Amino acid sequence: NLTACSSKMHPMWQGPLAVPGGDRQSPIDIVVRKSVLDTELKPLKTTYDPKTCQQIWNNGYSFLVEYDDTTDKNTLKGGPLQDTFRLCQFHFHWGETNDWGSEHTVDRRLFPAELHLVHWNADRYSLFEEAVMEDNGLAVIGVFLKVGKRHEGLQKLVDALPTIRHKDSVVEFTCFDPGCLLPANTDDYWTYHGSLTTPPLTESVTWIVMKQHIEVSHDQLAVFRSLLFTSAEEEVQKSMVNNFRVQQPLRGRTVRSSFT
Ligand SMILES: NS(=O)(=O)c1ccc(NC(=O)NCCCCO)cc1
Ligand SMILES: [Zn+2]
Repeated sequence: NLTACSSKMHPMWQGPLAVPGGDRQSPIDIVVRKSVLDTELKPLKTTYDPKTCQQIWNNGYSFLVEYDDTTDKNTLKGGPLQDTFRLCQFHFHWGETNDWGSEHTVDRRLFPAELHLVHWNADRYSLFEEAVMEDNGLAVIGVFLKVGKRHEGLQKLVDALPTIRHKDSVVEFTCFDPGCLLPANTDDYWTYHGSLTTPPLTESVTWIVMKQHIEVSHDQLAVFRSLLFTSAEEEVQKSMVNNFRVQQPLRGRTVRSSFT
C-alpha cells in the first residue's frame, strides 16, 4: 500500500492550501501512539430510521444519500458529544485504485475508501446551514472501507449508482438503514476537532473516526468509480475518483481515543 504521501490527487481536492486562520483542518493522519486515552468518552449511541431516507444524488464531488432531518428520527448521541445531533446525509471518498482513497489515515495507512455520516447539532441549531458555521455544529462519523467480502447492505445503494452517473442527477431512494454501514464495534474510535474536508472547509466538525473498518467487494467499489464528476452536457466526461482531500497539519491538536 502506498503511504499517504502519494501525490495522485485530483487537483481540485487540494482545495485552498491554507484556509485563512485555519488551524483545525481535516483530514489528518491519526498517529496511534500519540492519541490520548480519554476514559470520560462514552459509547456512541445512534438511532436511525430507514423510512426517513429520501434521495441519492451526485453532487459533482461524491454521491450523497440524504435523510429527512426535520425531526429527531435519526440521532447521534454520546461518545464525545454533549448534545443530540441529527443525521442529514452520508457519502464516501475513494481512489482510482484500491491502494488509496480514504481522507483520514492511521499511522499513514491509506484505505481504499472512507464513509462519512454527517450530523448537525439539533439541540443548538434549527438547520444544517446554521450549524455548519459553528464550533460545535457538526459531528461526522468516519468509517474506513477495506476490499474483501461483499457488503450485502451496501448493494441496494450500489445498484442505484448507475442511475445517477452524472453531476446533479438525483433519484428517489427510500428504506435504507445507514446503521448497516457501521462496523460491529462502534465503541473503539478516535475523536478530534476538525473541519469539513470540502468547501466551505468550515471548522465546525467533531470528528469520530472508527477504529474498525467495514468490508466491501472489489466489484462494489468499482461501481463507485463508474460515477462521473461531470454533468451530462459536458463534452469531456471525467471519472469520479480520487475525491479526497490531502492530509492537513495537526497544529498542536490532540487526538483522543476511547480505547487503549
Ligand atoms: N467530507 S465532509 O467533511 O464529511 C463534508 C460534509 C458535509 C459537507 N457539506 C454539506 O453537507 N453541505 C450541504 C449543505 C446543504 C445541507 O442540506 C461538506 C463536507
Ligand atoms: Zn466526506
